[in-house]
Parts: sequence; structure tokens; C-alpha cells
Amino acid sequence: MAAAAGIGYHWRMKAAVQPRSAVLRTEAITKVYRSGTVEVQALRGIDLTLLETEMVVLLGASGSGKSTLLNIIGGLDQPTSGRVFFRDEELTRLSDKALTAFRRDHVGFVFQFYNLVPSLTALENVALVTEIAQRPMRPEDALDRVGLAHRMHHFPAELSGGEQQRVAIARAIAKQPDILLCDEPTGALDSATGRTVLEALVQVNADLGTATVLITHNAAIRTIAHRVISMADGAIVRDEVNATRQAPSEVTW
Ligand SMILES: Nc1ncnc2c1ncn2[C@@H]1O[C@H](COP(=O)(O)OP(=O)(O)OP(=O)(O)O)[C@@H](O)[C@H]1O
Repeated sequence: MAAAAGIGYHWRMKAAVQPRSAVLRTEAITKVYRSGTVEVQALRGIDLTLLETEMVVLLGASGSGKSTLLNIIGGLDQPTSGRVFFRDEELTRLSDKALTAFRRDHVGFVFQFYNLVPSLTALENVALVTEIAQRPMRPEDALDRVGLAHRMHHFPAELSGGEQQRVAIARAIAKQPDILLCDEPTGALDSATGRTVLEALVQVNADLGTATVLITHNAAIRTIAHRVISMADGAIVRDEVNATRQAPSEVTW
């Protein structure tokens, strides 16, 4: 009896200290934009690890390098120096074609403006992506996950800004990406509508375990994340784990 209890205890200890693995990792990445003789050092040596299933809020003033970093980890751009890994695969060694395939298969993007096709219904907008994805969920299920099952046959012009953004989230998650990257997803929305969008993102992260990075200027949003990374002048200046999290409905701004 005692021995069995001992084994059980040991197993629990092991499980408790088991580290979560990294879905994405950057090593000392820099980015310099050059136009003519003008150089902008947008990133100055970023070491970032994004763990499987975690939700990270990325904060920083305008121009601090947030979008540049997001574009690089999403395979939309390459760093000037340094390395980026998706699990064991080095993205910085990939050809443009292979990087496009990485993006298509593994990354979902949500931007400030929704970029929906106006002549297609919500369902058709999501189906555009699922038709070319490797292991998609049903477009109806993706819309259901963001609380829009009842609006699936509406056109974008018939939806509110928050609803359109939730269609964009459904479109991004329908291919079941490993990483969801969101650049100011509530930037164009009032606070009540913004909260519904954040609720959809938190729910997707909890239900599907999609590792999520959310860029915002709005420091109030920091409490919804597992971890908050702050940038200034092309560098990470703070990296904090939230001991407790707030539901988006509790966040005020
Ligand atoms: N394509 C580009 N060409 C030249 N400079 C650029 C380019 N993109 C960004 N930059 C510059 O790189 C720096 C970082 O920009 P970035 O867009 O990554 O910052 P950000 O933190 O996302 O800002 P914001 O919150 O305003 O979107 C800024 O100085 C910006 O002007």
C-alpha cells in the first residue's frame, strides 16, 4: 500500500515539473529595414520562446517592433540575422516556397481590419480557407466556436465590426493552426465589442490549445493572457507570467 502510494506520489511530482515544449523559438533575431541610405533597426536581438497552448500578450509603444516580430514568427518576413524555429524545424533556412507552406499549414493570422470578402457570406469566407487546408474543421464549427453559428449566412456588411472580426477569427482557426497570431484585433472596436472578440480568442485558446500571440497597445488587456511580454525600441524589456488571469468580461478600458 505504502509502496503504491509512493509510486503515485513520484509520478505526480514528475508530471508537475514536466516542462511544456516550445512551439516556436527565436534566437537573437534582428531586423534592419533599409531604404536608400536610411536604416531602421526594428529588432535588436530578440530571444523569444512561445510554449505549446499558451496565450501571450505582446505590449509596446508604437514603433517598438511588435508587428515586425509577429511577421517574422508567422513566416511573413525573414529576420536580418538570427534564427527562428517552429518545433524542430528552422524557418530561417527555408525557401520562400517552404515558408509559404509553413504559413498555410501552421499559422492563423488575425489583423486589425478583417479583410473579409464582401460578396461572400460568413460561411463562405471561412470555407475559402478550409477548402485548401490540410486538416480543417467544418466552417460551421469554426463559426460556432466564435458564437456566430446563427449569423453564418450573413454578408460582412450585415454584421457588426465585432462580428466581422469573429468571422476573421473563425477563418483563422478553421484550418486548425498550431499558432494564432493577432495584430491589434480589437484596435478598431469599442470596448464592449472588443471584449466579445477577446472572449472568442480566449475560448479558442482554452478549447483547442492553439498557442496565441496577441499584439495590443492596450495594457488593460494584459490580464487575459498566461504571459505578458513588453517591447521597447526593438527589444524585449519585460517577460512576466500572470499569476491569475481575468476573463475578458472583467477587463475594463
Ligand atoms: N517596411 C518597413 N520599412 C521601413 N521601416 C519599417 C518598415 N516596417 C516597420 N518599420 C519601422 O520599424 C520600426 C518597428 O515597426 P513595427 O511596425 O514593427 O512596430 P510596432 O510596435 O508594431 O508599431 P505599431 O504599434 O505602431 O504598429 C518602426 O520604426 C517602423 O517605422
